[in-house]
Amino acid sequence: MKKIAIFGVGLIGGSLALCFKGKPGITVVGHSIRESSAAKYLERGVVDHATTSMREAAEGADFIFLCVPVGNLAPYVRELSSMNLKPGCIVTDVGSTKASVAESAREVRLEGATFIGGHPMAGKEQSGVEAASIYLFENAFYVITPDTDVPQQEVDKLIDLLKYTKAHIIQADPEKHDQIVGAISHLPHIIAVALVNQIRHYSNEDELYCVLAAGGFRDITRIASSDPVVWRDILVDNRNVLLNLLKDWNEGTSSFIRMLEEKDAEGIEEAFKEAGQFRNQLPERRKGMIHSIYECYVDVPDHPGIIGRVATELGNSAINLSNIQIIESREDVPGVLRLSFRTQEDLDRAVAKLEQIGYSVHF
Ligand SMILES: NC(=O)C1=CN([C@@H]2O[C@H](COP(=O)(O)OP(=O)(O)OC[C@H]3O[C@@H](n4cnc5c(N)ncnc54)[C@H](O)[C@@H]3O)[C@@H](O)[C@H]2O)C=CC1
Ligand SMILES: O=C(O)C(=O)Cc1ccc(O)cc1
Repeated sequence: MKKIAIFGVGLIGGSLALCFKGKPGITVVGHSIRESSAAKYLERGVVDHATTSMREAAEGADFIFLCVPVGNLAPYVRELSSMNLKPGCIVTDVGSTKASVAESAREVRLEGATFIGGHPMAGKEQSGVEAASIYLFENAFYVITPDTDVPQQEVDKLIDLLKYTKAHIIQADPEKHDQIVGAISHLPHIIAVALVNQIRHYSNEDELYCVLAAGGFRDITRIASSDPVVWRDILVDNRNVLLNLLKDWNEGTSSFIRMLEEKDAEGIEEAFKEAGQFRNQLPERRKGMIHSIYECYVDVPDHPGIIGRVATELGNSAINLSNIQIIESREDVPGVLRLSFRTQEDLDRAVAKLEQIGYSVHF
């Protein structure tokens, strides 16, 4: 049996546990600092065993996944370095930043074990084991950041296990990871929170702000509801990268201030054109960092009224669509519709219904 120990069975740790549990020759042990949480992991059937003893979880493990907030990673790595880990054990983490944890692992020596940083680049604004899902990583990117001196055979062991997540594994340098992920994930979270708080202040004066903010505003600020502790740690850890990104952001907003002051209509139009062109050529089908989680793609014949027909079929089965969009529609090829839902249950029911009536559905 291969033993996989997961420290912190929350959204990400719990989703990994679900991907591994029940697979041939694998046993999953969950660790929590709280007795009540360990009991909950077992109750929910997310792990095979649960313990509050770090030693019991770590010893004899073939793989150790650290799935706690970024600020706890260094103390955990240090603690592991004082234990007798199984020779050949792979220690990895799932933190949203990669440089500092790599540095902590270099500073201590994990006797006989190998540290390989990791970051499954999928998630959601909910947290805790209650939000875990076996589908979370499917078709998402999973970045691993091995140091250059890590033997390929150790990297391959981790990649081989991660196949159960159905994610696309890519390798990157930790600093480069933090720079890019800072720009495409951490900065947008800051902007979402600042924007929501700006409107929150206005809404103290007039409740109409909240009434009217119920639509598109809610969608684009979804990530402002992310876990405060998890995000506190991410931003503090990646602060140098973020300070530079925010300087660039300030330049972008200053440019809008200038265009508005000067009534530069052409400049504004140009900014929208350039942004639209860049955004429209981003990859469509891969799960990104910030995405609508419950989505599927349906191949449809290029007939007028097809959107209405699909929406009606789902409506007749009382399945709530949150969005429907044509991705491709050309005369010579079938079109593709992207359907978004608010819950996994709605998505599952929609897929079953659409397949039952003959549509081809993919993710
Ligand atoms: N939320 C997301 O969408 C994503 C998060 N990550 C990373 O995954 C890690 C875990 O995040 P989530 O699963 O979202 O959070 P979560 O809050 O759902 O789970 C965190 C887990 O760590 C435990 N924990 C919290 N504070 C602790 C402490 N002081 N000592 C020991 N255990 C503690 C909690 O009990 C829980 O089991 C973080 O490092 C985060 O940066 C990576 C990808 C996506
Ligand atoms: O909710 C979303 O769309 C996210 O952006 C989730 C997320 C949060 C943290 C990560 O390190 C990776 C992905």
